[in-house]
Amino acid sequence: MLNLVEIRRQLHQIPEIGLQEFKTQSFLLKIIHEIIDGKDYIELKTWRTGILVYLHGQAPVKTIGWRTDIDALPVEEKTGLSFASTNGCMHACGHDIHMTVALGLLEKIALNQPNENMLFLFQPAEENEAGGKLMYDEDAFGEWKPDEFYGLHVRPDLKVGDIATNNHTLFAGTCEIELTFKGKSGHAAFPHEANDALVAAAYYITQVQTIVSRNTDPLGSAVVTFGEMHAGTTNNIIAETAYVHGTIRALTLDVLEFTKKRVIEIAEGIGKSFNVELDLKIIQGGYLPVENNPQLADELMDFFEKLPDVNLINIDPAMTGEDFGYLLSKISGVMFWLGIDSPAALHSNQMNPNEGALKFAVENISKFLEMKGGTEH
Ligand SMILES: CC(=O)N[C@@H](CCC[C@H](N)C(=O)O)C(=O)O
Repeated sequence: MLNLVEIRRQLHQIPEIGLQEFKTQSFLLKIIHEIIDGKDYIELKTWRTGILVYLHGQAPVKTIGWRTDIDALPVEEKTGLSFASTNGCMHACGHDIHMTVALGLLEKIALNQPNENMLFLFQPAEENEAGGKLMYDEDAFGEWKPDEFYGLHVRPDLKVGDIATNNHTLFAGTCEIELTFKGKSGHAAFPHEANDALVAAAYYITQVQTIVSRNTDPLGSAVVTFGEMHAGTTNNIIAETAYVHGTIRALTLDVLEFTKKRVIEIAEGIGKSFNVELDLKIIQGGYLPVENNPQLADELMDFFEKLPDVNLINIDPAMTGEDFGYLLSKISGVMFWLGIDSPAALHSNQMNPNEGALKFAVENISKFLEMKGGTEH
């Protein structure tokens, strides 16, 4: 039996940014080979840093998919744990837990040949390059494309034992914004001879706050957040350029499009009023709203409701994004939250899951996958 805690800690120490998950891929492949060794009904292939493991069913009518993401974030870890990462990246979004759960599920499911075909996807680049969309669009699945797709995301404010989802929208759709204002540099003492890009950016950041408060329907749910800003070099030089980097989110594509339009219009307005040039990029990527399939979600929720160890929660949508939304726009399926009881939030440098979630998840989710794949025994 896999030592889940040990595996999670080892993965935690080799966090890598999307599409650069080379060490992670080798580590996963080693364990996967051990699991599937001698089982002729299981095949494996890789796609860039991703891995696909396919179990041929005995009498398949469909293919059931389980997806985990494998990439990390550019976060300097500050947990103080003995197994903390030291390479400037961190599994601050819990993908080390996701991967370990997927390995634990694969180990259990692979013990007996299922009736249905089953696919385990270890997907790169959830955080940055929408690896799910890249894989789908490049036909990485080929003949192994699932008919139903399932996956989870850890959630710090829920307890170990909690599984939370709904039968509609679970996560928002998101877009990334990169905007550079270009003015004219000069001496701090002669502002009239320069054109200050930093001041233009400051007005922009303030004005975009009015999109959610004044433009979008209050019942429509949108977020505009700029998390990064760089401008200037020192106190007495007027900044020639100012760079801002943000994300916009909404629960429907209509609201997302409207929010995007206002982000662009306000940038153009600032450009005119401050006479600065703009270099504006909006990257939609593939972070569509995560829409659970209503029938499959009802089935999954009914199943977990009946398991004595699971506290099933019917939960409202959250404004987090996920490229699983793209895969679910092509293939019916369900995503759900898994409680990990961490005092620190997702993306925090102190995110610290309760590892008890690993055993709980593998024991209970494997029952669901056994039911779906027809390996109940
Ligand atoms: C669950 C989670 O935290 N997901 C990320 C996904 C990133 C999407 C993309 N890079 C963006 O910022 O729009 C999130 O930030 O919600």
